[in-house]
Amino acid sequence: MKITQYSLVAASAVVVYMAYLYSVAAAIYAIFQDRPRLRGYLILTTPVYGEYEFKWLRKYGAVYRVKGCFGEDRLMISDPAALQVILNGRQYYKMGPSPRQFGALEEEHKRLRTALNSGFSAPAVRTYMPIFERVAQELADQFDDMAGQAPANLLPSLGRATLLTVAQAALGLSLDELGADFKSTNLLMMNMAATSSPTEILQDAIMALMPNVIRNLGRHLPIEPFKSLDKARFLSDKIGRSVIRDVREAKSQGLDGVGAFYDQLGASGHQQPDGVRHPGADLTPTPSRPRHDGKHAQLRFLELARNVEFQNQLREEILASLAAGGSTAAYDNMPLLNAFLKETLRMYPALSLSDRTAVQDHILPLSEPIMAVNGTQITEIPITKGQTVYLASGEYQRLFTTSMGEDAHEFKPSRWLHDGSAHKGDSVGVYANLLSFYGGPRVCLGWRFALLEMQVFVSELVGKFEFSLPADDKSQTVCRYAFTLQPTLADGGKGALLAVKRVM
Ligand code: HEM
Repeated sequence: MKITQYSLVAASAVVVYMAYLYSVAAAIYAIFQDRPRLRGYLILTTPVYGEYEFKWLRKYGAVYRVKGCFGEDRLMISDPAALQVILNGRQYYKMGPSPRQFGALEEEHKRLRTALNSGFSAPAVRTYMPIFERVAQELADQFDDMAGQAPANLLPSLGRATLLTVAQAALGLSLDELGADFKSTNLLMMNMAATSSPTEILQDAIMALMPNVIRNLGRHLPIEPFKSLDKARFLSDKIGRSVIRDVREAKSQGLDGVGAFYDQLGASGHQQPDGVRHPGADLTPTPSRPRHDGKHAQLRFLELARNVEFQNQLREEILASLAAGGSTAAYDNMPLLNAFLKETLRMYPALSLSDRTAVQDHILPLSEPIMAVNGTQITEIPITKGQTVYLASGEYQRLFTTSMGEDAHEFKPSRWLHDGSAHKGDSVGVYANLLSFYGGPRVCLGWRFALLEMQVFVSELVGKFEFSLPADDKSQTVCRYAFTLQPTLADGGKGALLAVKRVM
């Protein structure tokens, strides 16, 4: 080939590529032209969860564009078919860029999951039942002290109980054994994950723009939140390693003094080669999993207090079932209990918004066409490498066009009695096709653990206590997004005040 022919081929390639870029831009423009600039930060800073995004969902459909920091465009995606690709397509998406997405790095993720899966299988989780029951009993003792008193914030007790179950099941440790330093860092991280100020949003956005090497260095900077995150990682690593040392020692002496979780890993024949990072380090209950910190649990009791009739029906079911001898099977066969858990997970997914970055150009399919302003129907969306999209799981769970129906914003457990799964057709989430635990290769590892724990805690507490709203104005508790969803009092305070009365 002569030089002129090379030039012609190169010029044609450039023209084809430019045409492709133009078609992508035109397709996106066709969807969004004339639409107002929706300011994404409003979703994160509003005191009332869903105030903006549920309105935009209804107006613009399951895919729409919001403006991020520094003028960046981001798609908010709640369409089930598109979410399925985002969650399952490791080849298309990576985590982040939000630095607060404290997941394991992609490269070590597969190895860790394989190592830990056996400890969270259905049979393994059933063996933790005595731990859940013991902690639920302790929680009931604490509620006994609150019963008949002025309305109280349940958050501290619930937060402690959720941390305790993970510590005991995974590590065989009490909270005291975790150490004061660990507990205070845990509290700090919980609070950090519970705020979402404009400064923090800007800080996250700046970090997200940095190349990986700078971001990784940044994590060691002596400023919050990186300082606490680093300390929490160090402490969890230290505790994880010391537990593994104890396990090995106990096993070598033929003793059985270790956590149920490690027994499960041992039972599956899993061995860690020396010198490799141990699973205990990643599983130690640091708030790097801030979705499981009690705030979410508190929202469940708040809904019960708001729906007294349902609460009474649920109590009847619990008492009848437990009288017949409670077991995992019995919990699974309690229709009202499970409908209640699904409905609260649907309305208040602990992580209602997350982000992912495309690692290659691809086309996102849609379950339902969206209408462009120019009248054309769009059934797929081109995504380019490096583009960040929002995984709008909270909106997915309030879609009107599916089995959820027009009453998607109402707390209505009865919807699950006729239909056990959200969004027929596109299989997205692991539990009831909800996205509360997400789906795909990064699905919540502890979802069965969390579910059984919720079944046991709710049965124990609703069986014994009645929860009601206080008579004064403070009962105007709202749910707020601040990395996780949490109840917030009308005066801005965290938590929900509930009156507790012993009934059994
Ligand atoms: C109601 C309680 C819980 C909820 C709603 C929840 C939710 C979630 C969600 C949404 C994710 C995915 C985050 C993402 O991909 O951005 C996740 C990941 C994870 N969760 Fe949970 N979780 C809960 C309880 C637990 C418990 C009790 C454990 C362990 C004892 C746990 C362990 C994990 C782990 C290890 C991951 C990371 C999985 C991975 O990256 O492969 N979770 N959780």
